[in-house]
Amino acid sequence: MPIIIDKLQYVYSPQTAYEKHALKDINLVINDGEFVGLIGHTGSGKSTLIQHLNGLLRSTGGKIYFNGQDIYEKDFNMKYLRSKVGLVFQYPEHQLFETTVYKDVSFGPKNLGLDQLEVDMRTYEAIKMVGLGEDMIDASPFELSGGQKRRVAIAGVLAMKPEVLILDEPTAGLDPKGRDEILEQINKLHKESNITIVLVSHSMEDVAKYADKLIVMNKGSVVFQDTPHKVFEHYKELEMMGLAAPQVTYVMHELKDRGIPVKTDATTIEEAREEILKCLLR
Ligand SMILES: Nc1ncnc2c1ncn2[C@@H]1O[C@H](COP(=O)(O)OP(=O)(O)OP(=O)(O)O)[C@@H](O)[C@H]1O
Repeated sequence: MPIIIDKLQYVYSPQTAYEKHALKDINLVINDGEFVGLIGHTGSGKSTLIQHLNGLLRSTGGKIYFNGQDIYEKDFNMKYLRSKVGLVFQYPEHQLFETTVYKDVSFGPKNLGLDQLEVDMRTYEAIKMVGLGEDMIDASPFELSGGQKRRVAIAGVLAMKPEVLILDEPTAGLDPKGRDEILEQINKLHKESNITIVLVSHSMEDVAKYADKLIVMNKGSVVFQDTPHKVFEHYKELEMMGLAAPQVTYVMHELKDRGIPVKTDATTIEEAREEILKCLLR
């Protein structure tokens, strides 16, 4: 069942001198199994929005439906929501605190009160899902590289068996190799388990490569909600919001402006190469 967001609003410090309307009438649908990219300039409301999806923040207006249920109804089980919608914060490795990878990843399932066998199964499975070797299970998380630590943190959320995994800038601060590895792993996870992914990112290249749908936020509102191809057609409006389309969008438009009859909707280098070759061979 999709997550439906209906006229969601959120105001920080209402009726004070610091009042801030961070979310303004957000309407969104996130479908099962979708890979959604959430982009927007700094301060546009991305983190505020995702914290509503697992109930960490409570809206000051509007509704959210999860599996058909209004999450703000009195008898709605927020604990259930938090177990189904996993949220990986920015720099999640800062929240690792146990002495071994096993203990960190198993912390959540243990807290659910599951029996030891189930805790073990979930822990090993999650560690495998993020591409860490079983030999790391007894390592201290603090001996690992930045990218590996981040995988441990993601595994901790996956061990809760969420239906939706939200990642806030999972590549922040990693080198290019670490970045690509994490994104490839998230993509693999999405393909193999069909989990819904919401990836918050500043990189148009990254979201263009992996996302089925892009949500673009600006000043607390959703301005676009469409496929990457369709969204990047608005590259001039994106620029006005301080965002840029992927480099290839500009290249394809420039070729077209110079009279070369290419289609301009390529969003990745691979698609652009194919379109240019097609055009040359015509
Ligand atoms: N705790 C808070 N108290 C008051 N205002 C806040 C608070 N947290 C965020 N804001 C404000 O709400 C707006 C949205 O912030 P938010 O963190 O959701 O943006 P963001 O798109 O996630 O930014 P970034 O890309 O920098 O993480 C910003 O103007 C921000 O200053």
